[in-house]
Amino acid sequence: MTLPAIEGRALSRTYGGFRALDGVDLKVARGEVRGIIGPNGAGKSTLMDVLTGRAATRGGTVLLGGRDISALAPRARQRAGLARSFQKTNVFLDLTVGEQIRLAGRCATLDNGEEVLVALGLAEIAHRPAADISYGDRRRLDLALALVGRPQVLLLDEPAAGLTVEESLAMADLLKDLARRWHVTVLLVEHDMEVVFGICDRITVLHLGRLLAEGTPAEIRSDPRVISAYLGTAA
Ligand SMILES: Nc1ncnc2c1ncn2[C@@H]1O[C@H](COP(=O)(O)OP(=O)(O)OP(=O)(O)O)[C@@H](O)[C@H]1O
Repeated sequence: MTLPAIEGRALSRTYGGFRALDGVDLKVARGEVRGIIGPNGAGKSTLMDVLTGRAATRGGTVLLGGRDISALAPRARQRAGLARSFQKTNVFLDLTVGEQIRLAGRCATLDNGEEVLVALGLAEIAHRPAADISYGDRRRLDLALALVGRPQVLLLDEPAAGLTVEESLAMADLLKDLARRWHVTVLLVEHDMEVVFGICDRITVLHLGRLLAEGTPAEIRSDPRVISAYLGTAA
């Protein structure tokens, strides 16, 4: 592998005496869509928190494009090219779709707001206040806001949560297409296995804070450890 877009080495996090993340290694190639899956409490959100700096790692290292960013605060990691979108939407309901994108563009190092509006199919509703658009469009706006500035690496927390099956699949296709076109590396925490197996190049499986398996969707789907720990019950 050439230099990974993002790499975690021996990432660990404890809460009190409890090990939420225990020595996890991760290497994600540039432009890859990586799924992060595992049962509830496996450590998926903690891994995202440690990568973005929201939670400190204990002894581990985070590298972005080969640069050690472990000592940087979340804002500085964001400026370095690491974006994150949360399950809860970050949208301001009083502003129009266009105003929010333009505002985000002004704050970003690269103002690609207009390009993002068009690419995410939001140009036609740019004049509407976010309070008046559908939940599905709001989720797309969330994704759009995370893509303003064209981050190197985008961490997404359940982008398909609350969407209908059709909306989830459309969101997944859009994400895959944008990752390819803009060479954005995506780490996706998602419980919708159709989305994960449909668009991820590789999948990391966490269980009890540890790395249980990593591989292509076909390898993960047939891994007996993954079936026993997660897929057998999740499917
Ligand atoms: N701030 C915190 N304080 C105490 N314990 C925490 C905290 N954050 C997470 N944990 C614990 O760490 C473990 C891993 O949690 P985490 O949220 O990372 O799991 P997850 O895989 O994202 O789960 P889910 O799929 O339910 O979102 C859980 O047992 C959780 O209770």
